[in-house]
Amino acid sequence: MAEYNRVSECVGLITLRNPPVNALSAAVRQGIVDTVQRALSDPNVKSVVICGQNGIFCGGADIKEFRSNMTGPPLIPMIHAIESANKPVVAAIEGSALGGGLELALGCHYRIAHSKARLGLPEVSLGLLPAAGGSQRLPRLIGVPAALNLITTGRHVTAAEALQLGIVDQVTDHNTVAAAVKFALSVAGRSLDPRRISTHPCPQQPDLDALFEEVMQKVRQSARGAIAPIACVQAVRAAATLPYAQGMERERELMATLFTSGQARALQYCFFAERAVGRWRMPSGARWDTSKPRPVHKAAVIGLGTMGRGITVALAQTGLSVIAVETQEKQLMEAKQAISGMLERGAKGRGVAPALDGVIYSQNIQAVADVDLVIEAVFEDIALKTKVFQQLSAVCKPGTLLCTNTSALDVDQLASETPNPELVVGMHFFAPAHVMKLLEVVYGPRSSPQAVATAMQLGKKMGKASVAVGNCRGFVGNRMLKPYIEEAFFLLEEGATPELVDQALEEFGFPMGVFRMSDLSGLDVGWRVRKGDGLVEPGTASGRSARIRQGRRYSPLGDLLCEEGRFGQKTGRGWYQYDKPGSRVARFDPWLHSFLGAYRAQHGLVARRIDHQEVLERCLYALINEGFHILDDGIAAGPEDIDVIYVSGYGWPRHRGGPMFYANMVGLAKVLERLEHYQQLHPEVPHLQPSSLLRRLVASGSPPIHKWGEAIKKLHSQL
Ligand SMILES: CCCCCCCCCCCCC[C@H](O)CC(=O)SCCNC(=O)CCNC(=O)[C@H](O)C(C)(C)COP(=O)(O)OP(=O)(O)OC[C@H]1O[C@@H](n2cnc3c(N)ncnc32)[C@H](O)[C@@H]1OP(=O)(O)O
Ligand SMILES: NC(=O)c1ccc[n+]([C@@H]2O[C@H](COP(=O)([O-])OP(=O)(O)OC[C@H]3O[C@@H](n4cnc5c(N)ncnc54)[C@H](O)[C@@H]3O)[C@@H](O)[C@H]2O)c1
Repeated sequence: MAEYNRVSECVGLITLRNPPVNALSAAVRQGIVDTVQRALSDPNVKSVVICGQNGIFCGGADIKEFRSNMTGPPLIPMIHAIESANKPVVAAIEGSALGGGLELALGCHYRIAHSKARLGLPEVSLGLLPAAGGSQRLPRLIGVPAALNLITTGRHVTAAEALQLGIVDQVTDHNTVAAAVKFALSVAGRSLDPRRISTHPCPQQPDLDALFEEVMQKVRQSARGAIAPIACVQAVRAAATLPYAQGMERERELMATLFTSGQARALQYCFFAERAVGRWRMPSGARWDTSKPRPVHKAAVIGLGTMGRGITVALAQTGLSVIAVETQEKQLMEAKQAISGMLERGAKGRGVAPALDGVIYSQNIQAVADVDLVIEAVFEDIALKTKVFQQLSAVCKPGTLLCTNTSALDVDQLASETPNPELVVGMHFFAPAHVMKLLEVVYGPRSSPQAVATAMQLGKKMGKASVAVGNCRGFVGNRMLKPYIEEAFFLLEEGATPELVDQALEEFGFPMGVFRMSDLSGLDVGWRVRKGDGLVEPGTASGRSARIRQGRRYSPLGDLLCEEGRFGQKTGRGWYQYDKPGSRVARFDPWLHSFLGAYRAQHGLVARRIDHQEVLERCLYALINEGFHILDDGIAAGPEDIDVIYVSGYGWPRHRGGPMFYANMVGLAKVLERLEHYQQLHPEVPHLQPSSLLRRLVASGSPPIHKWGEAIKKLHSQL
């Protein structure tokens, strides 16, 4: 709703009231229409101020309404009525003015912002465009290049940048509403014609065609199949080339296409999923809202290799004091230099001072005695980690949380070796840890709810998409990756090439296909794991039996490449070749292709033609199938958890919503049918055997994804 008051005798003050972000729901829109009408018809009112309650102007259209039959007054005429008013209307912007919120402000004649406010048109990240006139007014106000930048990226700008761009007229450090009321009084009676943005021509731009061509090319490249950024460019082009009314018509047409697209549904699902994972729950019944986190002011990182360095940077950038421990003196010195460099570069990018003094380096584990939380990142070796955890238990003050960054070891086993297993959780960061958004918080049956709550809260503070997951081999992300990679290997055996597989996955929207990704992260990582699992066999045995290991189909292709010293980018050779070790540009490698030919001949495999659809179905459905096992096992609390993990940590294209959302879009019955089809063709591949949860969901009528939680509970209770 919107509340109306008369202040300073002759200013009508309209306050948007719809917690938590004053989204423009039907009731709010109705409230605005009514109160604007009231202010305009009151002869005592000379000017009007619109603000939002609780320090936030407006978070935009109510996204929850998009999936229902929208009722109430539409936004466009509402904003038009404000712009056409014969009394000045001033937007008082505190907190955020985003999407429809900024469009509302652009309909006002003046905008006053608090210095801490953030403004933007982030619709593109929801698969939409600013369709309440934003795509037409913003270019008229700030010019085509700046508007293109804001609308195609959806980035939020600070009040200072908004002032510089000309989006706002004044910035204040004081009470924004009071400043706006004062301003409204000062402009009462002035001509409003120059203040109606829709009547402005778009500022002239030399070589408009060249500009749009260049921007469109860039946007297409970075969109990786997302359609909204392209529609945003088209809408701004309409603003630059058409009269306002025709531009609005174009904006409406483009929005109609986007609004009903699967991509908009996927992106809006991601928006809510990212918030839903914060409301974590454990099978024990412990939950986010009943578990109080402990305060963490001081943390320690043990082991300053690749991961420990990034974790130290992430903690220090969050404002924590960090004790960074490394046993090897040389490693410690190198780490100090690397961490300082990362902190300096990060601070430069954000225009702040580097938190160099926030980190204390030590070779002695005793230095961590008074920290609130420790993150261990030593070598992936259970004996070493156990020793470190026992040392930590002896050294740290009572109650210190002990976290491990292990990627594959058993968190429960580690916990059970300490006197206080309830204080142990996994904090699984991804490399580079100060950059990657994802954090898996791994709880075991003995982890206390408080420990989970503390790790989740710290993750959030670090700006990570933090997802609480149960303990199992590979946790959620890496567990699902295993069948995906294995299918890619099998496809090579059957006739595909790394180029074909990668192209199919990159056209789907992954930034890198599985083989380019494997070259980047290093083929030796998986080799070491397979060796540890007893899967790697020496020798040149041939035929089908040589490719059945531990009772299931196995492809030794990755092992054979490693035996050749082909570890990927770091050695200049892997699934592709590189100009030199460390180079990033993957090139076709004739050696690899003759190697594949010889391998197939040795094993009696006849190459067949494999198309993109088979690549996608086998790699992605195998991964999704594992996701259903994970849900069935209770390792992830819901499909949103899996989807957030894949979108924020594994490059799953956001406009496809994550693997479980994708399965829901494709149709569960279709996924099941294709898995059954491939399972019949490859009976020795267990990961193609459809999960029993998938079967049961299909049998129960394939409920939509938001009902899976209920369905899973019901199905489990029937077991
Ligand atoms: C048949 C064809 C018809 C075609 C034509 C149809 C035309 C329809 C007319 C459309 C007109 C277009 C209007 C406009 O251009 C479109 C929009 O405005 S889209 C919305 C744009 N806004 C945003 O993207 C902002 C989203 N929000 C945020 O970024 C953040 O929430 C925030 C505002 C910066 C605040 O951040 P925080 O303080 O961290 O809080 P949270 O993020 O945790 O949010 C708290 C809580 O609020 C919920 N929420 C936030 N924003 C919205 C919103 N806009 N609508 C609904 N709900 C919102 C959020 O989900 C949290 O709740 P929870 O999920 O935790 O329950
Ligand atoms: N590298 C990745 O991509 C990645 C991603 C996620 C998780 N992990 C996990 O993170 C952990 C660390 O991996 P990494 O890649 O950073 O390893 P790394 O080999 O780069 O670094 C490990 C560091 O630990 C130090 N160390 C060994 N014993 C120590 C001790 N007792 N006290 C203090 N320091 C000690 C070593 O000197 C070394 O500097 C592993 O458990 C790994 O599985 C790695």
